[in-house]
Amino acid sequence: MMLRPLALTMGDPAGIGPELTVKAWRELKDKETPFFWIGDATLIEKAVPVKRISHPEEALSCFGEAVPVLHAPCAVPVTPGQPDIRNAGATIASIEQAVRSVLAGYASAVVTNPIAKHILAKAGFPHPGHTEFLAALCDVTGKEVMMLACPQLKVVLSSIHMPLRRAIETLSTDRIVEVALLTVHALKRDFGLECPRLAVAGLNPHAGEDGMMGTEEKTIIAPAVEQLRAAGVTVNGPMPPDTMFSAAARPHYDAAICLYHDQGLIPLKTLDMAGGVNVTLGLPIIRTSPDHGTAFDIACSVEQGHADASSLVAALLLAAEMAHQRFGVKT
Ligand SMILES: NC(=O)C1=CN([C@@H]2O[C@H](COP(=O)(O)OP(=O)(O)OC[C@H]3O[C@@H](n4cnc5c(N)ncnc54)[C@H](O)[C@@H]3O)[C@@H](O)[C@H]2O)C=CC1
Ligand SMILES: NCC(=O)COP(=O)(O)O
Repeated sequence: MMLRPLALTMGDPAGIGPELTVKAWRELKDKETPFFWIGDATLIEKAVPVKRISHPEEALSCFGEAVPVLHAPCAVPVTPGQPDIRNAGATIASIEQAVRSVLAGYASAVVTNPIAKHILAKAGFPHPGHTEFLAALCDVTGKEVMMLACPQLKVVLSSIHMPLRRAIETLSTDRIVEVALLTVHALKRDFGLECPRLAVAGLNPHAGEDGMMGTEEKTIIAPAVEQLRAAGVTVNGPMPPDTMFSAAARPHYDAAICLYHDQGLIPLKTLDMAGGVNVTLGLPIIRTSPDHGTAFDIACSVEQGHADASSLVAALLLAAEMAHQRFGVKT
């Protein structure tokens, strides 16, 4: 298998994505994690050497000297911190191009810079986020699962971008089992764990307190845990959600299956917002991203910005490591 670069998307051009890209390149340019950026070269070329390329393969030879860019121009000038729906087309096209590059075998993984979901929605984009869009581009809609990972914790969500009320209404034994089995598969294939251990969260206070404070643990979650055990999975649950993320509890499992978005993301981002990485499971391709958003409140010119690029760097390194695990080569 040939060495292949990572495909990094532009994200919302008015967010911190351009600044993070420059900082990530500076940090990684002397390491074996080449990437190319699919974005508007004019946003970064005053701050950093840029090599406009016409094919991903060109990224490998120039990455040490310049940011390789597949130039994808914005429709209107970009003002940092002020997103403009007229640039939504360029943001979306960048994601599509990244997926095409990986599916065609020219890049090893997609790494995305943050998008603003409400801005894309106003421009008519029908997907709630990258995760669902990537599943549609890969023709696996409904199979997508969100994992967030940092060195101390991995959380995997049984529902993603939906109102909390709907996440609870649609909770099912089948979905928990499906997400847990996918997690076991990913932990073995892409994270190198031989025998992954899972913890399934409860939904209610004290995991229902034997039915006193809610019945979903007995009717939905415990049956899922039983099915998983019958399938040979090492799993505990339903675990009381308020204690399962403690320092004492975390060493007993490799991933926590969480039942709604914030149940997993609050502990993870509280533990390590700078080092957290968002990973999409259930796709035929590898995709990671920083765990944070567009940070419009601090976005400014690439030269003057003070955004922390640690999460993007962690996302690039994790994508490279996952590709190494899956394909046996460094990116
Ligand atoms: N993967 C993605 O594309 C994601 C996109 N978003 C989008 O981002 C937009 C803004 O969301 P928010 O809830 O405000 O979250 P956010 O993560 O953009 O910002 C929350 C706070 O953290 C700060 N922050 C975030 N990243 C930072 C960094 N790298 N360095 C320094 N400070 C940083 C921001 O300045 C802000 O004060 C939303 O439209 C949301 O949809 C949010 C999460 C992930
Ligand atoms: N909170 C995580 C998040 O919103 C990331 O969404 P996506 O754009 O990666 O689907």
